[in-house]
Amino acid sequence: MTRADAPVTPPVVLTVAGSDSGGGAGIQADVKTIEACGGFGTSAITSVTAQNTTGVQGQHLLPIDQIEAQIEAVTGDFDVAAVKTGMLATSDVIDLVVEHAADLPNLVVDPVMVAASGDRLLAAEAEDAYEALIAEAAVVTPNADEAAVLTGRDVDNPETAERAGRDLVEMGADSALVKGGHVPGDAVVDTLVTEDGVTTFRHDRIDTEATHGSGCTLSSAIATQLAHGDDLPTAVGDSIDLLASAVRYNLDVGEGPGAVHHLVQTRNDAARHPTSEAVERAVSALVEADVSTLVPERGMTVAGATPYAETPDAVAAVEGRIARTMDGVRPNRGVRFGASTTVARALLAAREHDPAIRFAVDCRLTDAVEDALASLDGRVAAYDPGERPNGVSDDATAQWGVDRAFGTSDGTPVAVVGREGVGTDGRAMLLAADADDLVSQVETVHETVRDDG
Ligand SMILES: Cc1ncc(COP(=O)(O)O)c(N)n1
Repeated sequence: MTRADAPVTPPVVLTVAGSDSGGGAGIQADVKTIEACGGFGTSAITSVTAQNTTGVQGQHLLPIDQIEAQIEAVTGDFDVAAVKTGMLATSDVIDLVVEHAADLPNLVVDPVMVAASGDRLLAAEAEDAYEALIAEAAVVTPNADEAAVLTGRDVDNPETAERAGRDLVEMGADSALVKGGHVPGDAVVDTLVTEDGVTTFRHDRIDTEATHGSGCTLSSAIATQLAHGDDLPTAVGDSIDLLASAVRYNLDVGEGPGAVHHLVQTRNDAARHPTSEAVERAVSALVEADVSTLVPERGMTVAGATPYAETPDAVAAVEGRIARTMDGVRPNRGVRFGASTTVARALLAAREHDPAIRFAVDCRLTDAVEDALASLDGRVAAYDPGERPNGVSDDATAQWGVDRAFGTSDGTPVAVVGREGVGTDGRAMLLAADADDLVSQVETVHETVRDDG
């Protein structure tokens, strides 16, 4: 018997860029990102660089007719839906792309000039040639330094970024995304300028040097989203979110600063099922162990975050919580992602301080529980709910408290406790990188309370 095939037709995206032997930037970053975003990645290689995480050791420009042959091979066969350019190396290569612009829809121009390592990737004579390519771009994505070269304006704050963006649109680009990564400040502000107006995208800065490949990844993601038919602000906003995760959970590879994690969202999505299964197993184990001494009046919640979780949407929790019954404890309902429980948000707050933490459970806090927690192998961090600022609601107290407790703890605690006052039950949140470890900690505390009581 033969089987029916089931072809799929992802949108085809072409990258015209240099090869990075180190795998973090260039063609390698582009194809990984295009595929991660659901496109089919094709390439025209302009230059082969000998490169790794420490820098660029050599560059070999391909003959211009070979670059042209690659562009024609791809555009002549595939229905190309979007294109990005990266390292174009010389004015001849830039001119070549301009000549083929009519065959290059949704053209995203990342005007690569200097690598993150400081090595030049564009001949100085070629800077002026970019003007003609910018006129063909759906979006041009310079960082502050590139925007300064292209417009002659110093870009050092959102206002000057906007002015440079307007200059680029006047040069003929449909839009300009002036990136804020090179502008100092605790927040990174990216500025999107179109004929219609200005949109800014703000992210907390991530404290890392491992940004190699960030521009390549961002422009490839934007091109792929445009290839899917997304409108420009959506394509840009989603791609910036992807890059923020790719930088936060960067790849610690090589001797130099590592590279961005091109597949971060794909891997995170793939981890959803194992994560919810781990939460389910933890719940079953706690039911089995009958940890009733620790179940709060309001019930017990177990939550598990995917490895790269940033929002409640990526945290699985027992909805309805584990409740005390006449004959033990049982979960009221199933495990669900996105249940915006107090514990899910507190877990995310803990992950701001230590992203290795993935599982949390909230327990009743009594004097006996507090004593038992002290027997755990690890420190217990405390906060005083009475000190919470006026703007923090009851629901957000645990989240605020976890952040507060981590801020005052010397290292990652195994538990965070908050008590309103003498004689009242407070909240204890146990935290772990591993669901099995979390269960054994809860069991240890429960057994200690039971045996001492
Ligand atoms: C082939 C090639 N293309 C682009 C970049 C820029 O990437 P980054 O500035 O992140 O090093 C690079 N280093 N190598």
